[in-house]
Amino acid sequence: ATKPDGGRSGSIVAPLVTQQEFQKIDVNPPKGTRDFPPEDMRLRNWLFNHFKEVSRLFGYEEIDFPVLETEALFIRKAGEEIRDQLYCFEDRGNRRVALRPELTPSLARLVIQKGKSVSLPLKWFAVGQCWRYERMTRGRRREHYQWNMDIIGVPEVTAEAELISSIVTFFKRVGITASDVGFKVSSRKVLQELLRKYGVPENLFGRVCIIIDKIEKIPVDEIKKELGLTGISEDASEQLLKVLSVKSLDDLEDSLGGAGEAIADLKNLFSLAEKFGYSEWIQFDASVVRGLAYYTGIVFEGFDRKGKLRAICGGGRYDRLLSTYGGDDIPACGFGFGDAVIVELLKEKGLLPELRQEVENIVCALDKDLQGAAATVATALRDKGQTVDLVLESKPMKWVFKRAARVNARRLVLVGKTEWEDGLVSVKVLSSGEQFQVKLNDLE
Ligand SMILES: OCc1cccc(Br)n1
Repeated sequence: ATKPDGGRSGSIVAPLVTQQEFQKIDVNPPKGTRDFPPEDMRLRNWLFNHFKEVSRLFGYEEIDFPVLETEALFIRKAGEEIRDQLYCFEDRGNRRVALRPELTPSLARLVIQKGKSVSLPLKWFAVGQCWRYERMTRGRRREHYQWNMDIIGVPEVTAEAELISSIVTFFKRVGITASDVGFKVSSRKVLQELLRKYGVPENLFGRVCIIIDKIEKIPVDEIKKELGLTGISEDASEQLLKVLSVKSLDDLEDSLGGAGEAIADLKNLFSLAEKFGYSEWIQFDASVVRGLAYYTGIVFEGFDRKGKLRAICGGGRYDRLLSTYGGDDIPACGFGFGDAVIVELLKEKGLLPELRQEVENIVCALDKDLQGAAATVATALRDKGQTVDLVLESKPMKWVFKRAARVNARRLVLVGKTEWEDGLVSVKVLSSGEQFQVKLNDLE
C-alpha cells in the first residue's frame, strides 16, 4: 500500500512551495471601481458626514438596504440608460440579481414591506454605493456613492420644497453659493397634460419622458424618430419639443392654454422657495425632464452655473412607483446626490478641505522591557478618550520623532525607567517643545 504521504515519509522534508502556488495578483481594484486609502477616505467621510448631518438637521431617519437586489426591482420597460447598464447576473441559486443602480426602488420596496407598521409621512435618508455596468470604452466609473433623501406620504409640493432646501443647506455648509450652483425646476405634469391633449395613452408617459430627456444628448431628428416609434403623431411630437423651450411660467401657462396642475405646482413651489429662503437658487426650466421613468410631477436638478460639469444632483416626485411594485398608491418624492461631480466642483472652487490624520498622543517605551508599561500608559489615555498611537516595537528616537510628525501627533509621551518607578511619564508637546513630567493619572 502506498504510504499516506505518497512515499516521502522517512526523512521529512518540508515540501518547497513551488512557484505556481504564488500567482501575482493585480493590486488595482476592478475596472471602474475605487479604493479609498486614508487620504481619500478622509475626504469621503467629510462629505458623507455633511450629507448625514444635513439629513438629521431636517429630521430624517437613516436607512440602508443590500447593495444586491433582485433584478426585477429595476426592470422598467421605458428605455432608460440605467436599465441598459444594469450590473446584473445569475447567482449560484440561478436567481436573477443585480447590484443596485440607484436607491429609490429599494426604498420603495422597504416602505411596502413595512406597510401599515409605519405611520406616514416617512422622512428617510441613505448614503449607499450604486453600480452600473458600462463598457469601459469611455473609462467612466462603474460605482459611485449616492446620498438620497425621500419623503413618503406627502402629496403637496411642500415636500419637494423641503428637499431642495436640504440640498441648499448642504451647499451652504461646504461653501458653495447661489452664484456657483442653481437648480433647474420643472414638472412632468406639463408633458402629461400635453400627452393627454394629444390622446397619447398614459402607459407611454415614462417612455416619452426618457426620450425627451435625451434632448440635449442626441440630435432632435433622432428624438422625433424615437417619439414616432412610440406611435405619437408628428404634430404631437412638435408640440412636446416646443413646450420644452418655453422660458417662463407665464409663457408655459399660455402654451398650455390655462393654469393646470403643473402651473399650480410650480407657482406653489416658487412661493415656498421664497419662504425657505432659497429663491436665488432656483429657476424654472421646461427642458428639465430627468432620466428616470418613474417621476410624475416636479423634477429638479442641481447644476454648476459655469456649465462645465454634469448634473450635481437631481430628484422629483414619483407618486406611482409604490403602486407599480404592488404597494398602495402612496405619494413620494426624493433626490439622489452623487459623490463624484460635487468633488470636481469643490476642487474647482478651491473648497476641498485640508484633512490630515490627527492623533493626540504617540506613546513610546524608552527601552524594550518597558513595552508593557507603555501599553499601560496607552490604555489609561485611551480610557480617557484620548487618541493614542502606541509605538509597538523598540525604535530609535529619530524614528519615533519622524512617526510623530507623520501621524501629526500633538504630543509625545515617553515611558522611561527611572520616572516610571516613581509613576511618572515624560511629555513633550511637539508644537511648542514644552516638556514636563507628570503622574500617569494626572495626564489629561
Ligand atoms: O449616475 C448613474 C450611475 C449609477 C450607478 C453608478 C454610477 Br458611476 N452612475
